[in-house]
Amino acid sequence: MWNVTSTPQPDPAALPSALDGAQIVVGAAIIRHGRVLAAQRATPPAAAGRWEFPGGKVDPGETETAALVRECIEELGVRIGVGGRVGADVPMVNGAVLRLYLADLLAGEPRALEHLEVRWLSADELDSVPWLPADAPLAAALVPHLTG
Ligand SMILES: Nc1nc2c([nH]c(=O)n2[C@H]2C[C@H](O)[C@@H](COP(=O)(O)OP(=O)(O)OP(=O)(O)O)O2)c(=O)[nH]1
Repeated sequence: MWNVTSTPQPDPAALPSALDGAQIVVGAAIIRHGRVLAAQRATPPAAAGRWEFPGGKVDPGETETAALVRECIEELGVRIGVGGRVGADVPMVNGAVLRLYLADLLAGEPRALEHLEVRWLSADELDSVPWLPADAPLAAALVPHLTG
């Protein structure tokens, strides 16, 4: 008998992104000792000073995982391991979609190479920074992951 549960399923994070042509922006929720790493944007002027998750646009033909790994090297100087999704896709005003993944720090200590500052936030501290609008619901979705 055909067993559908044995059919190999593609890992969405390992496939190139093409969500009806929408630009996918991936963010990494890097968690260590019950705190998540937040980063304060330096540019553009309208977003400068607001906080976000390290990450960026997925390049054409690039997997979301590869984009996250690349961006965290560029922005923080660290290597990460990418885990599962957190929260739902968040549509942004420019037609792009923000998608958050859990991540572990594999090597290096995060430095603000492109941001104004980086900061480890506990669940109680998530509201202490002004997030970019799209990030606020994702920060809230992280609370169950910030224990310890
Ligand atoms: N990286 C990141 N971008 C976010 C978040 N929330 C949010 O609204 N954005 C917006 C800001 C930017 O308009 C866009 C991502 O642009 P980006 O400048 O970080 O990406 P990038 O490095 O690939 O961009 P580029 O300089 O190559 O154009 O998404 C977030 O949590 N992380």
